[in-house]
Order: sequence, then C-alpha cells, then structure tokens
Amino acid sequence: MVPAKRLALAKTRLRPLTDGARVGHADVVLALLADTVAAALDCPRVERVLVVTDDPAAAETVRALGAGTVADEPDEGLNPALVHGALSTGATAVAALSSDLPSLRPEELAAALDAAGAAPRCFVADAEGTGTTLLTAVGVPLDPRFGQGSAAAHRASGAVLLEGAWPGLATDVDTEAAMRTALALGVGPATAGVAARLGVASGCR
Ligand SMILES: Nc1nc2c(ncn2[C@@H]2O[C@H](COP(=O)(O)OP(=O)(O)OP(=O)(O)O)[C@@H](O)[C@H]2O)c(=O)[nH]1
Ligand SMILES: C[C@H](OP(=O)(O)O)C(=O)O
Repeated sequence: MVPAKRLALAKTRLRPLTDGARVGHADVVLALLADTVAAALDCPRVERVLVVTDDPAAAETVRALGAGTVADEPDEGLNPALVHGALSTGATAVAALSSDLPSLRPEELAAALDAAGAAPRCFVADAEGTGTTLLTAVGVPLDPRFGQGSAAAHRASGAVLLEGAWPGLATDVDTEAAMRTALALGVGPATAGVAARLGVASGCR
C-alpha cells in the first residue's frame, strides 16, 4: 500500500523548490508517487499495489500504471488510512510503502520484502534513521505508527528494523536536499521529467 494525501496539500517541505517554478507543486508530488508505484509494480515479490488516496489525479495516474486504489477512509490521517487499506486487501502479508521514493529500484524492494520474512512486523528506516519508508506485517495487524519519529515508534511497538544496501528505499524526498540526493542516485522517468523542468540535473534510475 502506498498512501497519498491530496497532492496540493502534500509535501509542504518541497514548497521552496516548487514555489514560482515552471512546474506545479502537485505535478512534482505526483511524479514522486508515480515513480514509487511503478517500482513497486515492477517488483516480483509484490502481488498488487494499492494506493490509499482521495486525490483524483493521483488515482488516475496510478491506475494507468496498473495499481489499484482504496478510498482515504476514515479521513482521520495517515495511520487510520493505512489500517483501512490493509483491512480492505484481505491479504495475510501487507506492506506500507512511502510515496516519495523516486530512486526506489524493484530489486531493492524485493530484497527488503525477503528480509521481512524474519519477523511478523518489520520496518525500513529512512536515510536519517528517524522516519520509516517501509512497514511490513505477515499474519498480524499492520499497526502503523507513521509520523514524526516513526522509526523509534515502530521499534517500540515490536517491529524489527531491517538494514540493507537499498539507498533508493531509504531516500524519501521530504526536502530539496533529499531531492538532490535522489537525483544523484538516479530517479524514475516521471521525477526525471519534472526535475528537468525545475532545472535540476538528474540521472536515470
Ligand atoms: N491517504 C493518506 N495519505 C496520507 C495522509 N497523511 C499523509 N499521507 C501520506 O503519507 C506520506 C507521508 O506523509 P508526510 O511525510 O507527513 O508527508 P507530507 O505531509 O506530505 O509532507 P510535509 O507536508 O512536507 O510534512 C505522504 O505520501 C503523504 O501523502 C492521509 O491522511 N491520508
Ligand atoms: C510519515 C513520516 O514521514 P516523514 O515526514 O518523516 O518523511 C514517517 O517517516 O513516518
């Protein structure tokens, strides 16, 4: 599952990059989401990708890529939306993946999901070590604790930290600096496109 709130309201910390730019803020947020979803869809360990969203443009884009969508219910923020999404799948094994991972490679996600077999609930921390980019649950409720300091919250809730050589999985694009880190790693085509229009150089993922 990939959560995506309304594009215009999301990723406010990227506003310094998009304010006054030739490309709209929502287009940048959508590009990050599209590349993340495309990588998840290309991962052989992923049976299906569900985007939890109420945003019409996000829903249209991810459906065109091959993902499904689930309504953003009960409209009480990120964690309740993920619980709702997980229940709606009826699946035994579920994972919540950040929507802002444009450098994610399908093989990185496969490696993390393989490692997640080690415990009922596992998580991958972001590059700073404070946030979470992936939370997995097999045979138990997802019990998501995303938000500030979520790595510590997930650890305290009993989830096992997974560590590996997966820079694209760890590089969530919250800030302009993180965008530059992602671009240096190489990004998917949608993010490469908006980066070009923003005037930021990028490599290909
Ligand atoms: N479906 C859904 N997704 C959410 C909700 N709140 C946050 N998200 C998504 O969860 C992810 C992580 O959220 P944050 O890191 O807080 O992102 P953000 O609020 O867009 O970013 P900032 O404004 O810069 O803090 C982003 O992909 C958001 O779109 C929500 O209420 N519903
Ligand atoms: C949702 C949150 O994302 P951040 O805003 O820390 O990237 C998290 O990592 O739990």
